[in-house]
Amino acid sequence: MSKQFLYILNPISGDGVDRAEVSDLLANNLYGVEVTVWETTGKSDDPQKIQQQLKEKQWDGILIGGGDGTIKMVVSAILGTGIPVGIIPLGSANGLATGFGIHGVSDACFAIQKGRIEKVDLWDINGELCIHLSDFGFNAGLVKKSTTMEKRGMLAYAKSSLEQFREMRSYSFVIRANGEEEKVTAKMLVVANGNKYGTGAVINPFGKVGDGKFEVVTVNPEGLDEIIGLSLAMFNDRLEEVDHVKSRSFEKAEIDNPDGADFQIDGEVMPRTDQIKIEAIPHKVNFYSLE
Ligand SMILES: Nc1ncnc2c1ncn2[C@@H]1O[C@H](COP(=O)(O)OP(=O)(O)OP(=O)(O)O)[C@@H](O)[C@H]1O
Repeated sequence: MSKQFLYILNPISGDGVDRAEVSDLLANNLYGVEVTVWETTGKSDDPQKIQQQLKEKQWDGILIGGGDGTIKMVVSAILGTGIPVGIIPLGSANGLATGFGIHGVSDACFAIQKGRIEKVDLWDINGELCIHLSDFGFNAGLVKKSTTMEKRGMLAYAKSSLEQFREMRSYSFVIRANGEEEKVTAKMLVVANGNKYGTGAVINPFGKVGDGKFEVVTVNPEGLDEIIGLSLAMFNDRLEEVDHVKSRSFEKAEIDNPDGADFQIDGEVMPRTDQIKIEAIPHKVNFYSLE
């Protein structure tokens, strides 16, 4: 008997990828799987409608066709079901998919056929769901710049990067965890469940997505040499060799951001945030992964 998969599809996300072609790819590459499509509407009751769909059948898997926004909306709706989730990357940046080693629809099909599942921790940051990476400072400023540019995508990201490098500055942070307080100065502070950004830059080399812990990584390069060295280390996965990078592992923490550094969660820019509280969400999600 075929496995029953619910395919939750955002019809408008990303840069115009042909949905019919994607459906053909899924049909040709997912053997023994019957796919039922349900399209998101973008309205606030999508999560409730998804929960209704979940009751319709005993689903063997859920496919999410969309970008990071769609993935987070669906994940929040299916919490606690334990149904395996396959990401079909149809967003503009697809940071979450990349984090699971999924760079295109073929990768997604391969991950599902292989059936390799990663149990992934979820984190609550001030009431927002964080699956992968959240950060203050340099990168969040970059995300903010690229999302306000008219044309999104990698080119917008590159242009914004240059501008952001010119404006790079340090911020003060206070990290409170395990009854201790640490004051740090950094260009960027990352709350990391995953290992790398959608660009492939590694920020959390030893972090594991399902170990019940997240890492707080601070990065503070001084001058052009250290900035270049840092970029090379991130793209060559040699971050542990860089002196101004420090990583700590926690199950729970609070972070103060008195200088009002920009802040983002999984690629979504947050309003000014002076303090965050990071707590575990008591459910893991089973993602098909190639990492
Ligand atoms: N049928 C629809 N019509 C209009 N908007 C929709 C519809 N379905 C979902 N949306 C909107 O799509 C947005 C989510 O898009 P998503 O983040 O998945 O893709 P993206 O922004 O293109 O990619 P990424 O997040 O990877 O940059 C939400 O704002 C949601 O309200």
